[in-house]
Amino acid sequence: MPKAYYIGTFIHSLSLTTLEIVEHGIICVSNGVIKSIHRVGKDYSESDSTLPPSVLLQTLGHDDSNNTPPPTIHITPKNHFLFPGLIDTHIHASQYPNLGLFGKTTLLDWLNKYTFPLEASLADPVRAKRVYSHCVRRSLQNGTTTAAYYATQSARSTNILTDVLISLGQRGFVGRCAMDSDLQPEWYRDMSPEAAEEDTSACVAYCKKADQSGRVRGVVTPRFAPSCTRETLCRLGRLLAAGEQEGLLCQTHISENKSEVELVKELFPECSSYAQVYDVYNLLTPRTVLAHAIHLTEEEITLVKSRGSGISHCPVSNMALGSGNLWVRRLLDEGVKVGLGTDVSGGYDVNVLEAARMACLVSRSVAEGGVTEDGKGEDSKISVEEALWLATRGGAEVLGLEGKVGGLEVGMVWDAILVGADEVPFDHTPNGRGNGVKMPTEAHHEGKKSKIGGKVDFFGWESWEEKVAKWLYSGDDRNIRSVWVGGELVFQK
Ligand SMILES: Nc1nc2[nH]cnc2c(=O)[nH]1
Ligand SMILES: [Zn+2]
Repeated sequence: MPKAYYIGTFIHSLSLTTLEIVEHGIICVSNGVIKSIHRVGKDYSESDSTLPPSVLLQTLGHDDSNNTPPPTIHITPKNHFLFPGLIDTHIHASQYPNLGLFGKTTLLDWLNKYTFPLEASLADPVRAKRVYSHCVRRSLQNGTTTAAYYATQSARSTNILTDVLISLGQRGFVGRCAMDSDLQPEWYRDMSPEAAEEDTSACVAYCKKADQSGRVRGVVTPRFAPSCTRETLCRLGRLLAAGEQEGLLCQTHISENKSEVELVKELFPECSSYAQVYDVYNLLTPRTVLAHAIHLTEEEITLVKSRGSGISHCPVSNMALGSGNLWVRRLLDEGVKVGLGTDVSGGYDVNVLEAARMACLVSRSVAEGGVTEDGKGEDSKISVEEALWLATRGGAEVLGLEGKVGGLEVGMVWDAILVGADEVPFDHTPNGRGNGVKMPTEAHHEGKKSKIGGKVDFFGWESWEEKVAKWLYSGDDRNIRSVWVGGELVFQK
């Protein structure tokens, strides 16, 4: 891979509450890894796009005397910025065809009515390939560079998802759903704990063999406690421990819905809580991703924190299935790792940005507009900066990829997106916004074709902070212009 220089504006999270906005930057990427970052005073974007590369390279000190292949140079156009790729910590690729289909169901009847029949149908490999390819393409197109996927109970179908990820270039984790309890329909379950363990191992091994680069990895996936017998949970806990050295992850669901919590109490009366069920079977580890976690008690949060497990916050799904509102600030304050999940198709959108803005809105609902006795006050609100941190750095932490993806830093891989929006032609007044600002020009109203389209309109007076906020709240796949994973261009408009 030749060296690549990315020149223009880049933005990423420095901390939970701070975005770094570098208007004029140069990022050098070699073999898919960020080698250097220059924060320069000169604007190389747009108007300088004709700057001869040789001049630019001299400025950067690039040595082309020893026959190194010429680098590629990418100059971000006006109103565009580079951003770390989005990270989806929880998505069911197998449920993609059911996006938006949930009627008035809630979790337990939704699983039986909509989800299990669809997932079971993907035992047909032709169907599985079609569904997975479509889902992964859509995910990439929306700027997701890393995703933690659930496939189905079928090992064969799960391995097809692995193949699709490898061929489309997304970084990802692939989990076969282990589910052998007799609460599962007889036509969609593992036949025994032995089979559940064997098929899980086989899928993890398949990833290892098919992708030696480690970009696509298997993940131990007990669907959720009610789907699994004690014996299966025990076997999966052992498998997870055996994979500790190589960083094998575990993913599952927890405390999503109140009826589910009650069901777990009935099924595992010997355990003091839902979190304890996983803990007893050694499934609560620093490499465990717990989806939802809405109804965890204070004691459970303390347990999850002490085990170092991470939470995938899935606000779109939580709203759609009426599961409840996660009080995410409490988890952040307790120091629990938190990332975002689309939870397709409990969630109706494959776009992590939808999860990020919904995280903001749900947090405002939790805050209920003021300080309340239970402590869910103003401070519960999640800001734009925090939502974007959850969508990138937070997700990386949850998936054990911190230091590798989620930010734009020397040593991190180039998993990045180019975000852009059109500027509405505007008659500017000397003082910019407000007083005297005229409406968009006639030419614009007459349908002058926009380059990008989409719902994000920049009027030319916004600060970069405001542009980012507009993107968060109104952006969609139309604003994602390019997507790179490990330095490779995997999607471009
Ligand atoms: N949202 C969601 N929750 C679950 N709990 C067990 N399985 C599922 C699933 O497929 N989606
Ligand atoms: Zn889920």
